[in-house]
Formats: sequence, structure tokens, C-alpha cells
Amino acid sequence: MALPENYDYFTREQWRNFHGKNQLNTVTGDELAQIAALNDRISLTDVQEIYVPLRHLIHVYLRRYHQLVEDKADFRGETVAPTPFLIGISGSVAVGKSTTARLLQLLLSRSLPNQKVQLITTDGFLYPNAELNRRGIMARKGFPESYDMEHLLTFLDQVKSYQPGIKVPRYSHQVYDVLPDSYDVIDRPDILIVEGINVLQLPTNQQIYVSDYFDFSIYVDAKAALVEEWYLQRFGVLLDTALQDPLNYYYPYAIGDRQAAFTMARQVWQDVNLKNLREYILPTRNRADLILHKTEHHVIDKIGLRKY
Ligand SMILES: Nc1ncnc2c1ncn2[C@@H]1O[C@H](COP(=O)(O)OP(=O)(O)OP(=O)(O)O)[C@@H](O)[C@H]1O
Ligand SMILES: CC(C)(CO)[C@@H](O)C(=O)NCCC(=O)O
Repeated sequence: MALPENYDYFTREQWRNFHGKNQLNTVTGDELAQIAALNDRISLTDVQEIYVPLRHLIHVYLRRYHQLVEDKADFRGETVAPTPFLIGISGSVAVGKSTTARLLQLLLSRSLPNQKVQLITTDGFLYPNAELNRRGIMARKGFPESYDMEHLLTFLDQVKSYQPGIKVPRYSHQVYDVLPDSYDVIDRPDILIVEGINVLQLPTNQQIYVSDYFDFSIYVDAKAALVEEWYLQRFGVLLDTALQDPLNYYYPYAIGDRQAAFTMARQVWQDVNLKNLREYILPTRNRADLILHKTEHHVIDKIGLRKY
């Protein structure tokens, strides 16, 4: 699918100079150490040249957002109620959404030390495997019908209305299921990052869309053949981890024939994740405020900034 036309596209050589005046435009040694601990494969040049200007752009959106919230309260003759700023991050399975999300959480927490920056993935809003099986859609995990979208919308509504202590179910790749009685707690953040393949989708039968809640959104983009490579690499890591744990979903694959396990993973990529990317995820790309385009080794080579 050709890149959408309603964006300005920049090379990294252009993008890395986008800082504005008097901005915090470098990362400290301490930040770099934290980033390396997050994922030691992240290119630190990408952090400096791509993510630091991106953080500056988010500051711009944030300022404008707070001004608008204030002006709207003033218009109604009311005092300002705290309203969290929401960032959505979308893209294929295994493209690197959660890594991007955690990196942004870290960078924003550092530049805005008085603000609480929290992060969730929409994986926790998948129906548990028992429910997917009951509905006969276990082979459709990740497709729109496999998520409890109503629950996700209610959650976003609670966050925006600044409710304390909201529980979010947790999904485990190791167990391959939503964990029973295990939750993350989102507690009145100033900024919430919501990462998931479905965050820019338009569910049917709903009055409001998930994307209506976002004040800034990012689509992480790459050629499908590359994402397949990353999916299989991550599968290799999942197998290695599973070897230590007989309760891990991947344990039978980990102790069996490795070639056969990879053949199975390739098939799942083809039948499930690639199909989902083509039919339901990629068509949402042109709703994002920003497209981060990756090439080999996760290096970002192009950035699209939405014009209108
Ligand atoms: N910037 C990066 N540099 C190097 N490796 C990366 C980078 N981003 C992600 N990866 C690797 O790519 C794989 C997929 O990343 P990640 O788990 O963040 O993807 P995801 O899009 O969140 O996937 P899912 O939708 O399945 O949760 C992982 O093995 C991760 O370590
Ligand atoms: C949990 C999701 C849907 C999204 O992160 C994905 O990682 C997944 O498990 N997809 C189902 C097919 C598979 O096993 O890869």
C-alpha cells in the first residue's frame, strides 16, 4: 500500500534538526543507560536523531492541548478539570510498538519530571482464550472481534474523566492468555500511552471510536517481509525463555524440533498476523498524526507528519 498523501515526509537527516528554540535536545548518559537496559538492541543514534525531536513535537501538542482544555473551561465559566493527554501507538504485531511506547514513556518522564506518564497495551482487552474458544474465534486472536472493545472504550472514558485506580487486565505472551486476577493499575496519569494493533480501528456498533480519545497518535510502519523477520526473531527468544519453564505455552515447541516450531510460527504469521495487518491494521495508518517508517534492523529511515 503506497504511503498516504496527506503527510509531509522527512528523511532522518531533516528530522534530526527539528528541535525548536531552547529545547532539551540531547539525552543524558543516565538516560542512555536506562534505554540500553530497556532493550539493548535499540539504536542510540535513533534515540538522538528520531526520538528526541519526536519528544519535542509531543511537547508542542501537549502545550496546545492544555491551552485548549483551559480555554474550553474558560468558555463555560468553569475551572479547569485535570484531563490526561492520551497517546496512541499502532502498527503490526511485532513491529516494535511496545518498545517504542516504553522508550517514549522513559523520555517523557525524564523531560516532564512533575508529570505522571503511564503505559498500557490493549493486549489485556483481548477476550481470554476460554471465551475465544467459546466463540469459535481462537484462530482470530488479534482480529477486531477478539477484543472486548466496549471494555476498552469504558476504560478510556474513565481515564479521561480522571478516575483513580482503574484496573487493566494483563496479557502474557508466555501463557498466551489474559492472566486471571492480575491487573495493572492506571491511577490519574497526566499522560497515558496506549499501545496496540487496534488503537486506530473503527469498531462497528459504537458511537465513539478508540481513536477519538487520542491527542496524538503514531503508526509504526515497516515492510511486511521485515516484520515477519522480527516476528520470527522474537519467536526464537520466546522459545529460548520457554525452555526453562514447563508451564510456558511455548514449552512443547521449545523442547521439540526447532525447525518444526519455526515452520509453525511462519504459518501463524501468514494465516493470522499478516492477514490481520493487511485487512485491519495497515488500513488505519492514515489516521495517525505521525508515521515512523522502519527499515532493516529497526532503523527509522523516514517520518511522515500528518498535514490534515
Ligand atoms: N528499536 C528497536 N531496535 C531493536 N529491536 C527492536 C526495536 N523495537 C523492537 N525491537 C524488537 O522487535 C521485536 C518486536 O518488538 P515489540 O515486542 O516491541 O513489538 P510489538 O509491536 O509491541 O509486538 P506485539 O504487538 O506482538 O506486542 C522484539 O524482539 C524487540 O526486541
Ligand atoms: C497478542 C497479539 C494479538 C497482539 O500483541 C499477538 O501477539 C498474537 O498473539 N497474535 C496471535 C497469533 C500469534 O500467536 O502470533
